[in-house]
Amino acid sequence: MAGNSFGKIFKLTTFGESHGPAIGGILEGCPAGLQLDFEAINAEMQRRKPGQSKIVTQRKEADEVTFLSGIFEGKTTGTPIGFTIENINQKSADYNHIKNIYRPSHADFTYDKKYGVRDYRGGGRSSARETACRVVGGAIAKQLLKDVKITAYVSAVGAIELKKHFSELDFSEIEKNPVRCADAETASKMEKFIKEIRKEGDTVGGKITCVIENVPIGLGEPVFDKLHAALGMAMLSINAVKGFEYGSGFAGTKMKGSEHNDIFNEDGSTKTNHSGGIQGGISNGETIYFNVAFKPVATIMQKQETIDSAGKKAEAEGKGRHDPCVVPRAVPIVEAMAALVLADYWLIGKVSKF
Ligand SMILES: Cc1cc2nc3c(=O)[nH]c(=O)nc-3n(C[C@H](O)[C@H](O)[C@H](O)COP(=O)(O)O)c2cc1C
Ligand SMILES: C=C(O[C@@H]1CC(C(=O)O)=C[C@@H](OP(=O)(O)O)[C@H]1O)C(=O)O
Repeated sequence: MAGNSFGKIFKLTTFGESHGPAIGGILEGCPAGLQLDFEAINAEMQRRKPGQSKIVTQRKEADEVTFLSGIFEGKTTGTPIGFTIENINQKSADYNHIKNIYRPSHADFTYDKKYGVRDYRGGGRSSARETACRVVGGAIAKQLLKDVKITAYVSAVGAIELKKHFSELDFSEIEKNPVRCADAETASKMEKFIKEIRKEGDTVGGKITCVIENVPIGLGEPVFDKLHAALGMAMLSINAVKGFEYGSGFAGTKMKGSEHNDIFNEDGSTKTNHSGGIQGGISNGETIYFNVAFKPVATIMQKQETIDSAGKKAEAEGKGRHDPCVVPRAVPIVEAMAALVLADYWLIGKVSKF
């Protein structure tokens, strides 16, 4: 199976299935001599792990990382960093009834048709459990990036939107509520709504905004490997993501050039930032910001019409533990993927000129 790696120099390969004994990864290209902060890595894992609050899946995993290689006396050695995360709380019987049945809008049908082998237990490799490995890689990338500050927060759950611009928000609010919305009042509305939706056995989508400050000028390549293209690929590779827009995004289509152009100050900074910190694929030193859209989770606790592997009409009904809304746990995943891209492009930049 191709597609298990991400990045060109700072390269993360992940392995493992949701209901196998463990998941893990190999991170290549991390420069030697980086003093790792293991508590910071663990803190990122705790932000993503299942079972952390009442509005997420109740699967209970510790999500402790065991490092196997590439680190000596707390510092990276420049060799591949191998790590594993145990799966402890699999309940594979929750999936027995859909062994030969395709859940609408999950990956069951496409995996089966493509490979002819489907690990139906917890969705196997298609489960978002794999994103735990991305968070490990991203936490190391964040440490490499030092002064670059990557902050993501939930900006919509269903039709409940946080209307404030990121510059008006107090980011210290984000970790104070289980939704990870940067505004306490909106967060409590969102939390209430997710609980209602869960009671109905249904699910809801949402939006995450990511803001990246202190980005040096010059990350990104002018053709193909444009920084925004890499960020888009990274975000769209996260399970359940349906949309990506950076800078003015789709709203920019409604503006005139005279309104949209970012006018320079004499020091090269710009008075506005509709470009979203990237021009011509290269970071311009302004804050990078983008939105990521997530669909409602496919596995619902309601009966839905579907088909089985023989193409016969069947019924699918979710059992067990599922996220009613993925955005609260996807916040650290978005940050991790952004960090992986920036670390990779920083290293690419280092080799592209003397
Ligand atoms: C943090 C997170 C948690 C998720 N939890 C669930 C879940 O509990 N149940 C489910 O059916 N899908 C869940 N998903 C989404 C599926 O993994 C995803 O829909 C599936 O792999 C099919 O891929 P696609 O939606 O990108 O097409 C989750 C996604 C993320 C990012
Ligand atoms: C296990 C995690 O999330 C899982 C993601 C997921 C899916 O279909 O993506 C389905 C559920 O799996 P299970 O039925 O095995 O509990 C979630 O709990 C995790 O994020 O670590």
